[in-house]
Amino acid sequence: METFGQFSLTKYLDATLSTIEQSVKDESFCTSVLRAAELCVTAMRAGGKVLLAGNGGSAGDAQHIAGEFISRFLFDRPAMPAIALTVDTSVLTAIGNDYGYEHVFSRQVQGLGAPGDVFIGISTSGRSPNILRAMDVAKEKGLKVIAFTGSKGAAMIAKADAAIVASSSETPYIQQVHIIAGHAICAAVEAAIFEPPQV
Ligand SMILES: O=C(CO)[C@@H](O)[C@H](O)[C@H](O)[C@H](O)COP(=O)(O)O
Ligand SMILES: [Zn+2]
Repeated sequence: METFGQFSLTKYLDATLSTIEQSVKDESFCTSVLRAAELCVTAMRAGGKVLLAGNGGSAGDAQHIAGEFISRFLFDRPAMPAIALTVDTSVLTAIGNDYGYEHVFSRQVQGLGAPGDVFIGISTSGRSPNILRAMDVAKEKGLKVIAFTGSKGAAMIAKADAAIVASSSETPYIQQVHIIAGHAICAAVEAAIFEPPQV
């Protein structure tokens, strides 16, 4: 057993692998990943864009996925339109200071979102008020809404057109499943919109 003091790497990796396995073997996981990809493709083909938001590590995930769309994923091709709503500190601090932290994403969705766009909200607890509020505003404005959450994310799932649900209630394990799903969505969208190179 690989240990470091009280920490067992073996147990940690076992928990990681079993969360991934449990999540992906649920048929609705794969259906939701492909449905999410389809929503992004439909939006982009119609000239729309993808907005993403999350807190903490999930802010990093939002930026990571936006980066894959704008730059490249598995092959070179033109940029695909995606914006992480977590990166402009002037906007975030102005909204947070003037209206409250629960408005930091919804206010940006109100200003930047257009009917036919997609909003991806990422919350491992499924309870972050700024994500729930942003999903509501996105729906009101005619955006499609994708939720990335965990096993306690019922409130988010109820608001979503597609919900990626990791089979865990623990944030780090949920995040590890989220990035697998995020990458799969990027791969599917890229391959649908552009001709993948023949190898
Ligand atoms: O990355 C981690 C833990 O792995 C943390 O930064 C974590 O994202 C933060 O505690 C977030 O505030 C959690 O928010 P949420 O996922 O419940 O919406
Ligand atoms: Zn983390």
